[in-house]
Amino acid sequence: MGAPILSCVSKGVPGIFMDCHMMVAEPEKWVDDIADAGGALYCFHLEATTDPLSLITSIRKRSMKAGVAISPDTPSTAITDEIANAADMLLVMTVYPGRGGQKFLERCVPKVADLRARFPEKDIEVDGGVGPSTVDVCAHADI
Ligand SMILES: O=C(CO)[C@@H](O)[C@H](O)COP(=O)(O)O
Repeated sequence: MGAPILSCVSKGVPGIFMDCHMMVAEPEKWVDDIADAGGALYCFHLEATTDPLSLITSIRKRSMKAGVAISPDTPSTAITDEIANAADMLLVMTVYPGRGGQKFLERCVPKVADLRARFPEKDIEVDGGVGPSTVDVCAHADI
């Protein structure tokens, strides 16, 4: 959903925390729109930007928290210490970006464990294919 819908949600549910996972190219383009619409956290894909640190700074300037997502084929080591320490949240995709209803990719779970070991205090999310049969493996990876 885009900024116009977020704006309606924000007006209808005052104080709602809108965690916006932006599966978009050129995530730099949408920071202002999402902030104006009431976004509270702006999560972008590491693969979609050449300058994640500047993007995190732009997100923070608009008073949003910053999240960094990685797609299934991106190793957790692509999230450097500098990037992770600058971000508020790290997101490991457990399906390929594009659509809901895909099969959970268990091979992505070790990335969660690696990030948790490296960043014990950081918020970590997973996205994709999470349900009653897959939630336990996520929880045991220390989300
Ligand atoms: O859009 C995506 C993946 O492209 C995810 O953000 C979906 O939300 C995952 O949906 P489910 O796998 O839970 O149906």
